[in-house]
Amino acid sequence: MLELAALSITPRGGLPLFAPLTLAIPPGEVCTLMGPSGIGKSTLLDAIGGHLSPDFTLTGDIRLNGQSLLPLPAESRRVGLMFQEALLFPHLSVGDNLAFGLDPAVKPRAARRAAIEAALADAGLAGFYSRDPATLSGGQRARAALMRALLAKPRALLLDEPFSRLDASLRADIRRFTFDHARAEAIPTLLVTHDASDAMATGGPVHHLA
Ligand SMILES: Nc1ncnc2c1ncn2[C@@H]1O[C@H](COP(=O)(O)OP(=O)(O)OP(=O)(O)O)[C@@H](O)[C@H]1O
Repeated sequence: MLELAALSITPRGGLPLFAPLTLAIPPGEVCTLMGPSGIGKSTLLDAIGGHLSPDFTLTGDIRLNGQSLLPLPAESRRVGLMFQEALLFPHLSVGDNLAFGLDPAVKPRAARRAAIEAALADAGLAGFYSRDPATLSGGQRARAALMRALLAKPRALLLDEPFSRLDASLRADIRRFTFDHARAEAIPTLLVTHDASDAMATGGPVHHLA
């Protein structure tokens, strides 16, 4: 369960970006966050992931499975991120990009390779291990980026407009793929989008920042 409790974010010397936000996302639910440009949606995701700029102060709490995330550095929070750009490291193969996400507890080389090959197959990318990410289509890149996030066994997933660069037909496919995985792996997921069809497709609640 990912919980935001009376969460408020204020830039230095300014006013709070939005009214205090309280919400709870149970395992496997995809909750949508909407709101006008500049209200602080991406900043809120930064705060949950542990990447909030020191230019902001935060009040309230962010809890994951009952534990406050606020004292934890980003790398200890185990929160997965997926952005609009579906960024893959350009100097690494597709497989090595996914390896970057893989839980370090999986140690033997063969086990690591097998986990990555299985994730690639799941994403319709069997045989792509050695490919240069620059040679992937937008949809293939989005699926690879999601798999990299999931291989890290995140305890929550934050999606910041991850479908907005995809054309309409691909968009529906990739978002079904993404939400199905969040549900199947029982990961509480927060989606930022401007697109009402994305929000509808989640089957979950919608919160409007104001
Ligand atoms: N370092 C900073 N110091 C103070 N204010 C900042 C800083 N960085 C960003 N802001 C402001 O914080 C606000 C929140 O920005 P944010 O990118 O989170 O909005 P958003 O809702 O994600 O917008 P969009 O929908 O356009 O992506 C904006 O008004 C922005 O101008």
